[in-house]
Amino acid sequence: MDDDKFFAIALEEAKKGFQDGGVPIGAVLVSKDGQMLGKGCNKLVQEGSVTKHGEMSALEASSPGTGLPPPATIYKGATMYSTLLPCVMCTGACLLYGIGRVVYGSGADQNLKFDTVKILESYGVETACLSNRESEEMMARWVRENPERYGREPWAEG
Ligand SMILES: Nc1ccnc(=O)[nH]1
Repeated sequence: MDDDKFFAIALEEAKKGFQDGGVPIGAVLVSKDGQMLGKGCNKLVQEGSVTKHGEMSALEASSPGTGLPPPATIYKGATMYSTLLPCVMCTGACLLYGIGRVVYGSGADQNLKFDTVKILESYGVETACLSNRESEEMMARWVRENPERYGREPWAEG
């Protein structure tokens, strides 16, 4: 099924990020008719960024980068695949662009500050958790190995 195919690409992105010393979260944005609009990984460490989450990188990659942005219609009903449940910033971006579905590897059981599944669903966005062990373990390992860095993540509680 397409969900598995696109999630596998998000997982590859997460692995690339991990190899570069970054937060291992990858994402892929796919239009309603199955075209991949963009993919990317979390670049907070690599770019010293405070906004480049995996989902933002995938969304950013859908832009030609110069001149006019793509027509808003390409995003309508698109699916955002992410190895981790989107935070409230990326949830806001998904809502803003009219994304219709969010498929994520894990994270709904984590102690996140905002219940983004609830936010997404309250706006009619479908969500699906794939309960993917590999992305979950890679993230858990990164958190274990980078406690100080993780402690500065505003989306993680406590
Ligand atoms: N879902 C996510 C949470 C935190 N950072 C990310 O890049 N993605």
